[in-house]
Amino acid sequence: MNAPSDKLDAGTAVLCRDATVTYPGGVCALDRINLSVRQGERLALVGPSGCGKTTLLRVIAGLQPLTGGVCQRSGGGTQRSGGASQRSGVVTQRSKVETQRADSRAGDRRSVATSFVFQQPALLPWANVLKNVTLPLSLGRRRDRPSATEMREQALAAIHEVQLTDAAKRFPHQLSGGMKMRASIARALVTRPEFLLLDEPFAALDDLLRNQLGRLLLQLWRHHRFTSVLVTHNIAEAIQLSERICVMHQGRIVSELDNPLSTSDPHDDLRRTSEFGVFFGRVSDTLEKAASPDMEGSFA
Ligand SMILES: Nc1ncnc2c1ncn2[C@@H]1O[C@H](COP(=O)(O)OP(=O)(O)OP(=O)(O)O)[C@@H](O)[C@H]1O
Repeated sequence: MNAPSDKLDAGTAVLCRDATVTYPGGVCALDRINLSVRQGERLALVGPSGCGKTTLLRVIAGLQPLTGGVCQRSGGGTQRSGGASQRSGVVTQRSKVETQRADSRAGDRRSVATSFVFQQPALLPWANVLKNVTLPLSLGRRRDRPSATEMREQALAAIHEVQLTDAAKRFPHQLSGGMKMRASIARALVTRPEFLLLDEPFAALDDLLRNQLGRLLLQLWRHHRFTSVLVTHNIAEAIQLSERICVMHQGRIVSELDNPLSTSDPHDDLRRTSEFGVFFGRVSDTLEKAASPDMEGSFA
């Protein structure tokens, strides 16, 4: 069989075909995943603990080697099981924090136009907000780096976008949980990534903050139109932030639901509408069905 072309269709950001990950030790975390993500789409992955959400996010980022199938990313190359990653497209800087989190075995497979936001903001404690946000800009090859003045301007602009200007000189221990998360988002977006990958970013925050930061993310998406993939256990958050929700179970995508309430307007208060309750129920039923032992195999 001929190898599939490395060129993605215009408008496609990610294409996984039969993407499979079996970890050493034999756990099959992803079982022949087929997934296409449009450029600029906001996708959410939901599913019970251990169903493979984070592994799929890492595959999309190019951090996780496949043991079967293919995953292609626009501007980020192609990953095939057992084969070297091939990269094409624009190279930009990446955050050292992301780098520290990367699986070193997969180090050369990651897309540098990808940023992560994790539950733990992971700010450098000895650097103030401005320095933390500047860091990703200073990590690229010297010839690709902006000047010090440009870096500072770009970092200040990113800090302004997350409404942290007044706290730019503060150190992480002087910030609230919500402020740390804002700084983490600014650091993720300062390089203007093509992909923003979010792994349960607001799980440690209360509902009010979660809602506020969700609105902020929508605002930033409206402005920058990055492709985003959000892993969350929170159905309301998935509905607030995504256009499509993929429900996962035991390493497979068992259902894809287009979000009829999808909005990019941060002012829309979806949770107050009756449609929200109806769609919430639909996602929740799908999740319950996936997790029910009686339904094992019924999605296959
Ligand atoms: N490095 C690893 N080595 C071996 N097994 C792993 C590794 N990472 C994850 N797994 C296993 O792979 C499966 C999928 O894990 P993954 O973290 O992708 O699930 P998840 O849906 O993100 O879970 P959660 O919602 O609890 O974060 C789990 O059974 C997990 O124990």
